[in-house]
Amino acid sequence: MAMRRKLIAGNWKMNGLRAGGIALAGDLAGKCKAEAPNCDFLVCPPAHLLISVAEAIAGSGVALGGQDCHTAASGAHTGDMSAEMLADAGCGFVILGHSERRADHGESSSLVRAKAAAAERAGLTAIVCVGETADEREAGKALEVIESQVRESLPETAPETAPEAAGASLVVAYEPVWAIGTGLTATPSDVAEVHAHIRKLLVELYGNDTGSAIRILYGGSVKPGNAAELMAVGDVDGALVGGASLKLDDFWAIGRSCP
Ligand SMILES: O=C(CO)COP(=O)(O)O
Repeated sequence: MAMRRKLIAGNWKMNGLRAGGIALAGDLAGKCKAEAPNCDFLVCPPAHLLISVAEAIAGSGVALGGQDCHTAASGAHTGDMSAEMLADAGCGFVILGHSERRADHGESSSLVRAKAAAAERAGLTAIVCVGETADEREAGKALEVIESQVRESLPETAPETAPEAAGASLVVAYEPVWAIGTGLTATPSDVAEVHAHIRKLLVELYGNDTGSAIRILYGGSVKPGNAAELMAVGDVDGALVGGASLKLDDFWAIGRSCP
């Protein structure tokens, strides 16, 4: 079985002004330098903080990511950022297809797939988000919805996988929409079922070696109090953390809970 080092990713969403954001990133970087963690840490701040956060985390091992990108490399797209611009700002990752973007901006799976291709073009690792709503879970359709999001949002061609790397240049995040920002989390057995299903699809789509190297994150109200239980579930290769990533001690504790 592929060894996948856990990835603890902080999605700051639309939170943080300069002073607080730079201090938070710098404090995380300081902790990582002082005490080599057992996991990879990633922070995804809002766009205006990317360059200063890149400076604050330089040399610490903490990675930087964007929260979205456009499909084009440049052009007349007011308000958008390209994957190339994120890379230029120091990003190695980009979150794509978050449920908030699917809902707030009407992003379809086919658009998310095109954005994933743009990320690959720019040398970024895409973190592609999937997840069912409460209604879909109650109707017994969770796996069906997740499967179609995986089949339609992920890149058509297999992502690159370096043999010695902890993962491939693609990450999938399972975030049940009803668990985001609500304090509700999926049960470990529901998480295990969904992650095993996603793993099966990844192996089917990309073959065993690549499909086994892709990290699958869980997201949705991950906190210090539930992280150890969630991170111990099979095929859970890390967490995509919203609210708790804005508090240094909580985010660090989530990383420390990785087995
Ligand atoms: O949406 C999320 C991360 O992308 C999860 O957010 P919360 O951790 O605040 O529930």
